[in-house]
Amino acid sequence: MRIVDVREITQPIASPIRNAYIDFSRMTTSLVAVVTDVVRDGRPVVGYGFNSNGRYGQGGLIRERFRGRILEADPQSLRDDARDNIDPAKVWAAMMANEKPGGHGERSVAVGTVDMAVWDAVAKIEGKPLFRLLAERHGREANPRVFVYAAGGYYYPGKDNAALRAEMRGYLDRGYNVVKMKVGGAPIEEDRRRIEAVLAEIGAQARLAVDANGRFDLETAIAYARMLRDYPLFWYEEAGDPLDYALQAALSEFYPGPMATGENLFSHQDARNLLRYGGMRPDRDWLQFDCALSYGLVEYLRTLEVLHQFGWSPSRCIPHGGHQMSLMIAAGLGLGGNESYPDLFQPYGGFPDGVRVEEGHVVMPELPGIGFEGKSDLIRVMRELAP
Ligand SMILES: O=C([O-])CC(=O)C(=O)O
Ligand SMILES: [Mg+2]
Repeated sequence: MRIVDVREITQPIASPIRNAYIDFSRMTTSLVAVVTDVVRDGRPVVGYGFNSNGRYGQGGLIRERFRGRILEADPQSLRDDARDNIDPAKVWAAMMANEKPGGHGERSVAVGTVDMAVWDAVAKIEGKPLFRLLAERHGREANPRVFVYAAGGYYYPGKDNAALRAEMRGYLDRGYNVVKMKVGGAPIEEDRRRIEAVLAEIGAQARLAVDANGRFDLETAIAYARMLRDYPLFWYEEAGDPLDYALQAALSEFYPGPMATGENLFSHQDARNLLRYGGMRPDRDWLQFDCALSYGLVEYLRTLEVLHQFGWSPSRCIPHGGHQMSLMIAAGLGLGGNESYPDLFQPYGGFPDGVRVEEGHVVMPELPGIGFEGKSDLIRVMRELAP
């Protein structure tokens, strides 16, 4: 049993949207296939992965460093002998050979993307959904019903508050009961009007979260906190720079409501610093670490261990990224839910065909692996890379 190839192709996921920091006009993702020599149902098992939006495709790093380290490793050294499978932690260690600590940068995206494909293959080799495999290995009860919220509310040319309201109405019509919009990309009074427009639209049917994408300095973050606390928001996300833990800590004095951050932290060490120094409150705040950007599930398990040490429940995690991998982790390991982008980043984001959002939840079907085979537009592009 061995990994015989690791393939990567960088694909566009461009759209005309903009948050407070970047536009997505040239956004890309790396699509990866990990090809094994294991045969199931008459065909070789192939695991697939991709990185989530916000960071660009990582073809250079994957091809120059990580692919070769996996393919050159002694296949025996990557095996999970106890289970007659591939061991994701050993593949991870092979990828990270000769990598110094720190400087996580985009290396964590490259490794996270390959790691997703490895877990997909491992669960397919066991012939079960990844969420069931994870629950079994961690002695937990799986819960395939997962909370999801609709992320959108971007800025884009010509978008007025009527269009913003219509967008949010569309999410409610599709079964969501928490929606998210961007702030910080317009003057504060204009953002206030945008928020009031959305709150008027959603009424008591849903809650609203807002996301500043790390745009604010301390003064602006506080000014927004004072404005936002007039409203019963679901959360105030990523006010300041992701590594500015002192800003995050100071903000809790000005914002008693829930806050969320972590999508731009890429390792368990960064996550630990956030919990040590960021003043995050385990009774109300949310952690958004996204395994596809942060060294994958092998590393995310270390991050969950850090949470445990600091007295945080995994149910305070609602990862960034809107991909099925985090849905699997949520269903298998008891996270609080997952992000979803109903209208963006297709075909990568979203759910298997036929999965409907009801009262803000989806139920994951019993598909082997991560379940990409259940999403016809996605598996089509995946099979073009490796059938
Ligand atoms: O706009 C982005 O970069 C995505 C983002 O922050 C989110 O989904 O929370
Ligand atoms: Mg965000």
